[in-house]
Amino acid sequence: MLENLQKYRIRLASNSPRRRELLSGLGIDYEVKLLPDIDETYPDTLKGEEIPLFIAREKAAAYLPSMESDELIITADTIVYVDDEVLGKPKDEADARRMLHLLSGRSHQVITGVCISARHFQRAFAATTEVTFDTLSEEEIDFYVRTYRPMDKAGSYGIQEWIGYIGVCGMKGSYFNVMGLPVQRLYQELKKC
Ligand SMILES: Cc1cn([C@H]2C[C@H](O)[C@@H](COP(=O)(O)OP(=O)(O)OP(=O)(O)O)O2)c(=O)[nH]c1=O
Repeated sequence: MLENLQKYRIRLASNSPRRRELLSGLGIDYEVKLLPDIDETYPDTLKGEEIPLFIAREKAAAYLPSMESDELIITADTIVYVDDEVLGKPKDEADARRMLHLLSGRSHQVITGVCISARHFQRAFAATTEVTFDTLSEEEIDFYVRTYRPMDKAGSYGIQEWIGYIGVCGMKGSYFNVMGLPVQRLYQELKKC
């Protein structure tokens, strides 16, 4: 555990099992706080990394009023960005298929915004990974959506699932960032707190 963090009780405000797994991998002691339903809409003037940063701050805002002085809260948001279109979680299976067709045979960006909040400071940063998918057949997309039901995943895919194994042919940046938390960068930022 980082010495400078021992004065804080670290909280991960997230309902995502992937984020819990990733933060545990850092070897940091923390407690999970369930996130209330957050309105994930954002001003349409925002672009690229401004979007997940805005939403990660909104997630933190839900906790700020009740935060104790020794608490440090981590919140995050992941989006998939392709051709200036933001792909969040799909509305239904048809939407999931549409997104996967859009991502097939090309590169897109996965951006995670992270917000570290304490009573007297807030640090926010974003990390981007470029992911390239091989061409996905109709049959592969259909099998993945029916079997894995990626309704809780931005862009309708989990790189850690079957589709990541058979479909991802290139990547620039952090793999963990695609899964929902850029842990190496988070570690660096926590050291500065
Ligand atoms: C692109 C991609 C996303 N994801 C997941 C990470 C996030 O959990 C989810 C994006 O949705 P988010 O809204 O970022 O997070 P969440 O609602 O799951 O969790 P929280 O309670 O913290 O708001 O998609 C993967 O697991 N693998 C992937 O390859």
